[in-house]
Amino acid sequence: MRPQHRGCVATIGNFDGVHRGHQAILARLRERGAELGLPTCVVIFEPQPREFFAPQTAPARITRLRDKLALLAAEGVDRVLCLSFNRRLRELSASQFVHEVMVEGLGVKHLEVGDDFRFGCDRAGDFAFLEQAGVREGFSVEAASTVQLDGARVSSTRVREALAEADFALAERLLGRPFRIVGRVLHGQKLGRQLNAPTANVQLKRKRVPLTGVYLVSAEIDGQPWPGVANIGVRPSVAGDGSAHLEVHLLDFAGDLYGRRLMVAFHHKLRDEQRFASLEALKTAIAADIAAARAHWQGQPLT
Ligand SMILES: Cc1cc2nc3c(=O)[nH]c(=O)nc-3n(C[C@H](O)[C@H](O)[C@H](O)COP(=O)(O)O)c2cc1C
Ligand SMILES: Nc1ncnc2c1ncn2[C@@H]1O[C@H](COP(=O)(O)OP(=O)(O)OP(=O)(O)O)[C@@H](O)[C@H]1O
Repeated sequence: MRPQHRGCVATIGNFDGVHRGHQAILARLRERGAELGLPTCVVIFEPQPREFFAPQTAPARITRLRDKLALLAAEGVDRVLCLSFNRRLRELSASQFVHEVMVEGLGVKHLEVGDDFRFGCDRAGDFAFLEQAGVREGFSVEAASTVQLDGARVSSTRVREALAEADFALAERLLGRPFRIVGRVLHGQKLGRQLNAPTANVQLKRKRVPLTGVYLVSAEIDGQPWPGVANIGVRPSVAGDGSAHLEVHLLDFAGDLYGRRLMVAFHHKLRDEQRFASLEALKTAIAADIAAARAHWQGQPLT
């Protein structure tokens, strides 16, 4: 760590989704930074601790690292320290973590955490622990009060549940913005044309996603939302590598999207992804999806 990087106000966590609870913490952090004349720093982990301990059962990410960094920057975060979560890090005691990373590394002067925040080996670092460590090491600690929605805490887990249930209105209220997936349009297997549904194949850069199925979507084209229908999942009817794909068919769209970054917003679930016995059966199902999308979007201006 360079000397000019020392001295900051900081917070720690996964920040998956950068939801309204996270946004409240980040707002407090900005205020503290302004008061103390110090930059704001968010400490995150890659992989996230649950992905390190249980890669098979850890939940799919709401936001990829790249999107998370962009969302944190938009919340006025000056710096992000992304720590590799590995054996060495997991074996640090809570006191060692505070001393080595937060004090020696970052020169933290103020730490902002959620009131239920715990960290370190065996999750021993709770708020009382942090307060004591702060007195010893010379930084203040504040617990931001819990942000609730409809009587329950806002959390990444709750956002994932809303996405799995295709409750996009709830996901939007928890996130403070519509749920979107952003990615570059890649060349696919070009089967779409045979299926009478040319699709933009949006690069996901991850094996697992927090939702699968066929959805009414819109994609931003030159700043305007364009209605469409999309499949997100492993495409069981088509031979593949088992990783997730997002295939978007925009209604009556004729332009070339290859290489562009597409921002896809999800509105409504039409059905689960299915394994069809033939391409013909898949084609019929996709035609029905497109008809349903047309009926839905007809006369319904997108905002
Ligand atoms: C509206 C829509 C629904 C789809 N539903 C399924 C499905 O239920 N099962 C499946 O295996 N693939 C489904 N697909 C994915 C197609 O298999 C995929 O888009 C097709 O293979 C074209 O891919 P390509 O352009 O990469 O060749 C769907 C695609 C669209 C656009
Ligand atoms: N609703 C909330 N209100 C206030 N603080 C929150 C809220 N949700 C998370 N935080 C705080 O934000 C920081 C980062 O949280 P983190 O992403 O690790 O947890 P989370 O959103 O609760 O996710 P999960 O559902 O996976 O536990 C922590 O300090 C946490 O306490």
